[in-house]
Amino acid sequence: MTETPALTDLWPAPHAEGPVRATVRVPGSKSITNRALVLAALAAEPGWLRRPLRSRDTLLMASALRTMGVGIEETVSSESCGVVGAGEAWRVIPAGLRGPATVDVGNAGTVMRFLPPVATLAEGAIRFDGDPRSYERPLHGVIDALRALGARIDDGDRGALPLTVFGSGALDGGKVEVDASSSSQFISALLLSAPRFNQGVELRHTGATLPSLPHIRMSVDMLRAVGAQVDEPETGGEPNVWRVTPGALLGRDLTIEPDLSNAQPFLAAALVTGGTVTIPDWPAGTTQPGDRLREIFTEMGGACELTEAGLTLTGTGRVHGIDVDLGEVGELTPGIAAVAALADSPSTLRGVAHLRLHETDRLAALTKEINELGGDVTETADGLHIRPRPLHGGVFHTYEDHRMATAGAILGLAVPGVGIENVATTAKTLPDFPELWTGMLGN
Ligand SMILES: O=C(O)C1=C[C@@H](OP(=O)(O)O)[C@@H](O)[C@H](O)C1
Ligand SMILES: C=C(OP(=O)(O)O)C(=O)O
Repeated sequence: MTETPALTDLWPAPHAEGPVRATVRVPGSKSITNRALVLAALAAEPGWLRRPLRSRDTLLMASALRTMGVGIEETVSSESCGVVGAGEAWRVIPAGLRGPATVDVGNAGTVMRFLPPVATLAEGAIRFDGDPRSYERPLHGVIDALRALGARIDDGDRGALPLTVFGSGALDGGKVEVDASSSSQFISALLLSAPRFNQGVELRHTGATLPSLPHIRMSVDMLRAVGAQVDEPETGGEPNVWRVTPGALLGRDLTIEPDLSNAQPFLAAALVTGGTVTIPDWPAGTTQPGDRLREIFTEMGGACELTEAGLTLTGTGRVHGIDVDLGEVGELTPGIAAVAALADSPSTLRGVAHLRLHETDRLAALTKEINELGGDVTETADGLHIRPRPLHGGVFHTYEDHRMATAGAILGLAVPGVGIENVATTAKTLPDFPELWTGMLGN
């Protein structure tokens, strides 16, 4: 899949000499930051995002909204609105959206899916382009649904990027069917802009499966928090149907939660080394899928405690295999696979066929890279079988996938001599990863 890089291009993944003991402050959630930016841009009044994530995906979202006319100002404050230490913030000033503009989506699912609906509300042409991999990621659900709701889009009949949305300043909206089995982001994308569609939206998912439900809940909760009226299946609505009523959105003052999926490698470090890691500011209640780590890593041998100090995971040094459906929390798969490769019994990870269309084909990439370190992983139709074997050092390729890089770092803690190719790819959601990782190890 990738040529072997020169040794100098490799990041030598630190090997843990003993149990890791650390407190690690994890930056803000990618998924919450990018939803908050979209909702603030569509609001009827200015709003604030405090402790936003600043990473490739969120900076791409911010600059895309800016090119369409939205004001996003950087501010620094040590105390704001009673939130002591809230630190840096973005003030978002909504404006009439306009083209012509070009949006670089990078390889951010949230940008490529959440912004075409926003672009239908702009006056003028908005062109979307991105990394080569973004051309391969599914987008047809958003394109077809927007067309059915009245949008004019030129995608060269590819059903994918690059494309141009010819915004007319408004979209009719109304009833539409979407098969979101390849990405929950199709549903989130349409819901987030729907309060601004003339008739709102009545969205019916027609596919056999629906991944990443917590991320859809996150969209619904965040819409409701800015005043939108949403009916959805989980609170008594019709199965597979979401309805959003048209209406103005409030500008809010929102402090972004830490990214719990990015907390995963640090918690895994405690689990695989028999150490203790605390993640401060772990929310007591959240829609983030990373919260499921408390249950999953407990089943794999850790002990979790949620206190005022945050979430503390303590490992015994023994890691157990797991049989688990990760369909709701697919983005946790690479980290769980890495831990499973170090366990004392086999694992089966299920429900994640759609990971083949993530940043890379994650099922193929994990299989190949773990096996090249001596592991025994096989792909199934919808996941992975992982039989732990003694592993050895070698190159761990990352395929421009941030979660492959952090998975490799977990393996490196237990296996000497793992070199991670292009660790800088972690900048997609966690630019400071190498520093946070070595800091955790006390180096
Ligand atoms: O809406 C979101 O913020 C996300 C939804 C999920 O996408 P899929 O449903 O495509 O897996 C998840 O994997 C991605 O990391 C973030
Ligand atoms: C799948 C992921 O990202 P994206 O938002 O690009 O889909 C991820 O972060 O694991």
